[in-house]
Amino acid sequence: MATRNDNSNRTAVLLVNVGTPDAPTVPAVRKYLFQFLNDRRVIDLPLIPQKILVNLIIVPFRAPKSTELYKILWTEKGSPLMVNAEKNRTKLQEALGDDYEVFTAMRYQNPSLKMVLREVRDKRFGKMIVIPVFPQYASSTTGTIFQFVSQEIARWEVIPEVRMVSQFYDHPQFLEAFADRIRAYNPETWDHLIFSYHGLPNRQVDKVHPEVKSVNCSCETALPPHGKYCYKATCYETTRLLAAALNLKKEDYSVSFQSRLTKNWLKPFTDENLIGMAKAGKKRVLVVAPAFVADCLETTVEIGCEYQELFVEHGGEKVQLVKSLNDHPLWIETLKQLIED
Ligand SMILES: C=CC1=C(C)c2cc3[nH]c(cc4nc(cc5[nH]c(cc1n2)c(C)c5CCC(=O)O)C(CCC(=O)O)=C4C)c(C)c3C=C
Ligand SMILES: [Fe+2]
Ligand SMILES: [Fe+2]
Repeated sequence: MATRNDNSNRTAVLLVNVGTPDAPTVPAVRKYLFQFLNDRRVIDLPLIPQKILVNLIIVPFRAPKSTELYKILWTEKGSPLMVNAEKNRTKLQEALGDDYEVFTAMRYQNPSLKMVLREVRDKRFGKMIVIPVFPQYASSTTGTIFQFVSQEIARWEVIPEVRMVSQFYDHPQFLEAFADRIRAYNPETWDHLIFSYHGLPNRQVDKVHPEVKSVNCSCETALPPHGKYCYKATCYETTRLLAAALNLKKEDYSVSFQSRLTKNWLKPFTDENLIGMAKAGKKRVLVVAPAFVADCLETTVEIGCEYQELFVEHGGEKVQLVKSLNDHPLWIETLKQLIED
């Protein structure tokens, strides 16, 4: 067995998420948004329009509004994204044992991916496994993490064996973990179940398979050969697999996309989907968000608070958010299997 001073036979495991502000204050949120939205894989516009849009328009206007939402989200222990990341790290460490050291890292803000990579380099691990905790690949999430890691380790004197896990949208344990979360709400007792995924600009989806425009793509009914790294296609595939596991009928569920910045993002939009449901007389709607493995601003506040209000405004009664995986034992088992495979 390797000792703590000799890591040559040990593996560093990095669980990487987007990150969250250090505090629910305007300066901290501004700093977070500045770093996040200046990433050219997130706002993938030509340099000058990108800089003007992000730094003169989006960040100044969004920071105060987002801060109010982060204040609602914040708990005594901090931001749920961070709290859950730490719980995952501890539980996974326990499950893997001493041959591994598990790290939490965030692409934006803290604990910064840069500092964590520095620690891994200095401790001279024999192997490194990087797991961006996004079930479906997107250039703006998993892609930017892989780019950052690749650029950093390119400068190391010794580059150890490295494995990067690009996605796990169809992993049986991951699906069973989400199915278990959904079952806890007795989906058959609700008027409808929405699978709500974080949105993406259509432009970013089209870049993955330039030969097929996303609006003409068959990915809503089956995973096409060009769809393995298409975020839209894998979101629909996760949905089909979960619907099969839960024996859902086609008319009992739908897919839509949330958290858009502009109109030219993946459709249908979850807010419009909910308004349609309310107008169609549906009173109680269950919403699950299988692109997020932990509760965060986009689930707890956007779905749990904002969409709830919107639904009631249009005649509905209850939008119930399905709790995210957080530290579900099958999620820890998913991570363990992704590492040991
Ligand atoms: C689940 C996968 C995610 C994808 C895909 C994604 C793409 C994406 N996001 C933005 C802009 C923002 N995202 C923000 C927060 C945020 N986003 C995700 C996940 C995905 N983003 C998470 C887990 C979080 C963290 C929330 C938290 O609890 O701290 C934010 C900040 C919050 C806000 O102001 O709304 C922004 C902005 C873009 C532009 C994009 C794809 C191009
Ligand atoms: Fe996001
Ligand atoms: Fe597609």
